[in-house]
Order: sequence, then structure tokens, then C-alpha cells
Amino acid sequence: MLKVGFVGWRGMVGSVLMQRMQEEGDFNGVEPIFFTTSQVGQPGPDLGVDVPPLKDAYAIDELKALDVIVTCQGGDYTKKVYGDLRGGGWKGYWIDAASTLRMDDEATIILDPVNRGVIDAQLAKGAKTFVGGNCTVSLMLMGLGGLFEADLVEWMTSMTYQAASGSGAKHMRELLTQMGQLRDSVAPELADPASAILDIDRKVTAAMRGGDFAVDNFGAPLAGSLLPWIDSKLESGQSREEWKGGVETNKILGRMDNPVPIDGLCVRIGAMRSHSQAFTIKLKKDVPLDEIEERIAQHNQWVSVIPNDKEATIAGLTPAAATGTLNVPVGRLRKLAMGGEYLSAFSVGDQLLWGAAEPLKRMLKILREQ
Ligand SMILES: NC(=O)C1=CN([C@@H]2O[C@H](COP(=O)(O)OP(=O)(O)OC[C@H]3O[C@@H](n4cnc5c(N)ncnc54)[C@H](OP(=O)(O)O)[C@@H]3O)[C@@H](O)[C@H]2O)C=CC1
Ligand SMILES: N[C@@H](CC(=O)OP(=O)(O)O)C(=O)O
Repeated sequence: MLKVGFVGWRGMVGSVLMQRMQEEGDFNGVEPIFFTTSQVGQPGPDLGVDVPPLKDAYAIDELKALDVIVTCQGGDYTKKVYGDLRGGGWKGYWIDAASTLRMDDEATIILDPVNRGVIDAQLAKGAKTFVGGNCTVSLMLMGLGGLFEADLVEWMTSMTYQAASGSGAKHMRELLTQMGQLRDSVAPELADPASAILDIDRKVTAAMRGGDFAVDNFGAPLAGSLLPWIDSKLESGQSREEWKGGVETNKILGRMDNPVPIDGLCVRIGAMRSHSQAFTIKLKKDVPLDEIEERIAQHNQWVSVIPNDKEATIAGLTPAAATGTLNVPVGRLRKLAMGGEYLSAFSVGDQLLWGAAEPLKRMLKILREQ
């Protein structure tokens, strides 16, 4: 039985992982041991079976006794312990949600419905470090995997509409606080159908710009606005989030020597936990739309094609529809005015599921079944 240590299990991504593993009976056949950086000795999670009290996530000797470590604790934790563990001769499997190791040669980015072949080849070569991809990248590939599988994409732009959850739990709370502050600033006017909309708008704008507006986490208003920058700036002028779109996609697909150019702008919007993306795809040839739809729909069991009409789109192609599910709807599929090789598409997906926890959960299962 695999001895599996879980670090970061009580955080937001970790909690989604725990929930999914319980739903699918994934604790069967493993001996789970839970770690913490702050609550050593406290009881572990309630899984319906006895688990030992929480162990110290920095205790290298405890970690070395494990066959597998699954961490959703974040990049700082990875930086602190991974080098010491490997340097100390630990040969177990490291499964990580953080971006720290993703582009390292020894790491494989895991998204098995898209790159099971790459994962299996790496396992056969003795690879031991497996890292979940960036959420927008994983969700894009779950949606458009059929086009990459058929090698139809010459280049692509991804313009994102990313949810608050991508920044963490505090940011989700701040978004809701901001929404409440905006509403509260015009409560009497909203209750009066005869009040002037431009007065409401003026008050809302004043509230948003006022010194009392809750911006400690985002640094600026998000509710009623948007933030066209995510993560740090690189020399290329890209944000780090935008850079990941190109490099991680090509690493996942195992084609870093022959990369598909992918770039775009990443934007934070006031959604809670589903990321959306608008794509312009330059195809290698003028493929008929029905073939494109079929390739997308057939690629995996979670993707679905939403017909390109208003009713189906606003019912099924939104964060409100996708959140809390593993579904990855893809719609707005049509040829653009530039010509038959230019395709538009729009996708949505829950960034805590396929975007974070699900690839980790499935990698652990792959190891269990080896
Ligand atoms: N948020 C996202 O969308 C994505 C995140 N990731 C990666 O996962 C990492 C973790 O993200 P996320 O889950 O959002 O981080 P959280 O802040 O929710 O959790 C991280 C850790 O904080 C500690 N913690 C302190 N107070 C609390 C509390 N009140 N409730 C729960 N945990 C608490 C826990 O560690 P302890 O028990 O040791 O105190 C927990 O494991 C990120 O740093 C990133 O690397 C990857 C993909 C997407
Ligand atoms: N950066 C993503 C979330 C995330 O954690 O990404 P990564 O796993 O690449 O650090 C977002 O803000 O939506």
C-alpha cells in the first residue's frame, strides 16, 4: 500500500482535492498521512477512518518515509523542502500544485486526458516529479485538446477572463465585499424604481474610488471593474500568467522543440471560481466547422460543444453554469472574417477542479494503478 503524505490539504485547492478523492473512493489502497505547517499534533481530516494527528510538514525525516507526497501548500513550501528532500536522497513521487518546478527538466506537467502518453513515457524513464499545470492552460487544453491532437493549430491567442479564486481565498472574499459595498452605496436608490440611473452610477463610481473601498488584496476595484494584469512582469512585456500560456502548453504537449506560438492577454474579472477564455486560432488548413466541432467534442468526456447561438451560449457557456462541475463547455465556434483558417472559440471551466485539484488526484491514481 502506498504511503501518501498530503501537505496543504486544508487550503482551498487542498480541500477540493480531499472532496474529490472522497467522492471517488481514492483513499482506498493508500495509507494517507496528513501534514501541516501550523497545526502539528491537531486531528487530521474526517475521512471516516482513523488518521494519525497532523505531522510537521517541514520534518524532512518524516517526509522521507513516504512513497508519495502530494502538496497543495504553495510555491514557498516547495522551495523550502523539495531541494532538501531530493538532496537527501529521497526517491519518492512528488505531486505538486505550485508552479515552482513546472518548467524544470525533471518535472512533468500533468494533464492526463491530454498528455497521458507523455506521463507514461516519463514514468517509464523513472521520472518522479509531477506538477499540475497553470489553470488557464489546463482548462484551455481540456477544451481544445482535439485540435492539438490533430495538429491543426498553427498559432493561437488566448484572451482570458479569470476568476478571483485564482488569487486565493482572501481575494474571493474581497470581491464579495466589494460587491456588497457597491450595492450598499445605492441601496435607497435601488429600492426606488423612479430614481435616476445616472445618479446611481455616479454614487457607485464614487464608492469604488473612495478611501473605504476594500482593495487590500487586489490593490484596486474588481467588482464593477476588471484588472488587465495577473502576476509579475517579464522582460518580454508579458505578464507571467501570459508567458505560461505558451511555455506550459508546449511542455504538456511534449513539443517544446517544435512549439505552437500561443500568447494573449490575461485579465482578472469578477467571477468567483471559473476561468473563461476567448481564442483566435489560426488553423493549419481550412477545416470545415462540423469537423472542428466533432474533434473538440470527441477528445475527452468532459468537454462539450455549445451551439453558436445566443440561447445556448448564455445558458451553458458561463461561469455560473460551469462552476462546481468538471464540465468544460466550448462555444462561439465560428470562422472569423479573416478567412477559413481563422477560428474563434470561447471556453469556461472551474479553475479549482481541472485547473488545480483534478490533475493531481488523477496522477495519484495513475501511480496507485502502476
Ligand atoms: N488558488 C488557485 O487557484 C491555485 C493554486 N495553486 C497552488 O496551490 C497553492 C495553495 O493555494 P490555495 O489552496 O488557494 O491556498 P490557501 O491559502 O487556501 O491554503 C494554503 C495553506 O494555508 C494554510 N492555512 C492558514 N490558514 C488557513 C485557513 N483558515 N484555512 C485553510 N488553510 C489555512 C494551510 O496550511 P497549514 O495547514 O500548513 O497551516 C493551507 O494548506 C498556491 O500557492 C498555488 O501554488 C495552483 C493552482 C491554482
Ligand atoms: N495564476 C492563476 C492561479 C494559479 O495559481 O496559477 P499557477 O498555478 O500557475 O501559479 C490565476 O491567478 O488565476
